[in-house]
Amino acid sequence: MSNPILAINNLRLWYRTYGGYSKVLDGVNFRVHKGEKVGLVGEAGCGKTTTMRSVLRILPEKQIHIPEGEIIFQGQDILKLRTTDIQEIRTKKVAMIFQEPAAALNPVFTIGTQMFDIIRYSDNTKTREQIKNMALEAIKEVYIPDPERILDCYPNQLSGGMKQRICIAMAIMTRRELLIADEPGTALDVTIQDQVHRLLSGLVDKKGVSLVMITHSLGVAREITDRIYVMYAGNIVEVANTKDLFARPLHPYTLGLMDSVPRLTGGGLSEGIYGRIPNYLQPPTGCRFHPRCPRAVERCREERPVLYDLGDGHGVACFRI
Ligand SMILES: Nc1ncnc2c1ncn2[C@@H]1O[C@H](COP(=O)(O)OP(=O)(O)OP(=O)(O)O)[C@@H](O)[C@H]1O
Ligand code: NI
Repeated sequence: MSNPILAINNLRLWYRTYGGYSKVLDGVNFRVHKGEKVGLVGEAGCGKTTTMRSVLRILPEKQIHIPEGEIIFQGQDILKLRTTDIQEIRTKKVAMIFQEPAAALNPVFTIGTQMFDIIRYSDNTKTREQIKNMALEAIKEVYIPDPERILDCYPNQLSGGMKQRICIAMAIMTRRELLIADEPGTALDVTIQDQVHRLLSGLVDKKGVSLVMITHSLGVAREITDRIYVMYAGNIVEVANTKDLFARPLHPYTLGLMDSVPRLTGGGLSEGIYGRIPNYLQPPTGCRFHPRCPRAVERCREERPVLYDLGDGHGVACFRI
C-alpha cells in the first residue's frame, strides 16, 4: 500500500496523577492510508480517545508525559511541531468530531457565525458571499432542511441529532485530509446514532477523506470501516481488514468483544472474560490482558507479546493463538 497519511509509531503516553504516573498508552502502532476508513475499537477506558487526541495535540500538555513514540502526519512528527504548525493542522488538515456535540459548539454564537469562522480560518481569501454559500452547501450535505434558517440559530435551538449533523458539516465543509470521529452520536438515541454514522460514512466516501472512527462497538466498526484496530489497555492487540477480522478473529480479547454485544449490561465481556480494564498506575506485567484472559499461561505474565503479522495485514499480539 501507499505511504500512510498518519502513522503512530510505538507511542507511549502517561498521565501525571496524584498517585504517580498513569501509564495509559503502552506502545501504540496505528496507520491510516489515504481514503481509508479505520476503526479503533475497545472498551471504555482502554485509551482510544487519548490516542486520537494526541494526534491533534489536544491533551492537557502539562499533565502528560510521552516517554517514547512518534506521530507522523504527512511526513512530519506532530510531537515535534511548534504550536503554530499544530494550529495549521487543526484548521486545515485534520478535523475531529466529538462524542458530545453540544460541547463542541459555542452556546453564545449562532451556527452561522461559528461556521463562517472555521471557513475563514482555513482560507482567508474568500468573500463573505462565498463563505456563506460554503456553509449553506455543507448544511445541505448533512440533510438539514432550511439551511438559511439554521445559520441564525443558536446551538440550544437545535436537537442533539441536528447539532451532531452540524458538527459533521463543520468538519467536512473545508478540504480536510483526515477526519477523526470519537464515538459520534453516543450521546444520542440509537436510531439517530445510526443515521449519524451512515451520514458520516457516506460523506467520507464522497469527499475521499480518510476516517478514524473511535467506537466501543465492533458492530458499528463493521458497518463503517475498511480496517479495524482492536485496543486493550493502551495496546493494539489485533488489527485486520474488517472482513478478515470478522471471518477470523484471533485475539482472546477480540473474541470477548464479539460475544459481548448482547451482554453490554452484564458483569464481564463474555462467558470467559470477566473483570475490567487494569489500574494504569500499576499495569499488569507481560501481556496487559493476562489477568482477564481465559488462555493465559506463565509466559503471558512475564513477557509482552508484540503484534505479529500473519499476512494480509492481519496482526495479533498474543502467544496463545
Ligand atoms: N487528564 C487525565 N488525567 C489522568 N488520567 C486520564 C486523563 N484523561 C484520561 N485519563 C485516563 O486514561 C485512560 C484512557 O482514557 P480514554 O478516554 O483515552 O479511553 P477511551 O478508550 O477513549 O474510553 P471511553 O470509551 O470511555 O471514551 C482512562 O483510565 C482515563 O481515566
Ligand atoms: Ni473515549
